[in-house]
Amino acid sequence: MNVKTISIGCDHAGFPYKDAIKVMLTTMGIEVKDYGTYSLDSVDYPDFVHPVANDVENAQADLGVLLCGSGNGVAITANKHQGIRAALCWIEEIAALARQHNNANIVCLPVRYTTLEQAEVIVKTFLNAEFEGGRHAQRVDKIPLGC
Ligand SMILES: O=C(CO)[C@H](O)[C@H](O)[C@H](O)COP(=O)(O)O
Repeated sequence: MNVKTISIGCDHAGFPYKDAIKVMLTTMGIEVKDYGTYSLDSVDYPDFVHPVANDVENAQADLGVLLCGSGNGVAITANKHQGIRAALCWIEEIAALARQHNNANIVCLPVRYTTLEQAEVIVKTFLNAEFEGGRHAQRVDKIPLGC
């Protein structure tokens, strides 16, 4: 694992797990850039997704972690960014494949449908998996519009 910096963001539904994920990442020696939200007060997830996606897209972070209720809102928003491959991950096998086959650079967690323990395993698995390249690189290269 060669991840030095991770940007993280969530809405109110994702907030309950954000601090624990941050602590886990910090304990692993990773610098965490936290773009909020910082409470259970209802917010709009795009406001917290775009800063994370911008960081990853512009190499200001190696990877991103996004959390919302279902994981879909943050994934849909992040994937509007040309350089982002955000993957909704609800079990560790999907998290590993997201890196190995899709070279995903943001993991999206459905906080209302996973336990914190599952979410932590998913994030660790995502960080430790590596892109396999080869036939997968050929496919990932065809993702951007206009190819
Ligand atoms: O955008 C979402 C659904 O794809 C997220 O899960 C949000 O967290 C969810 O919609 C928030 O719902 P709430 O009723 O406003 O708490």
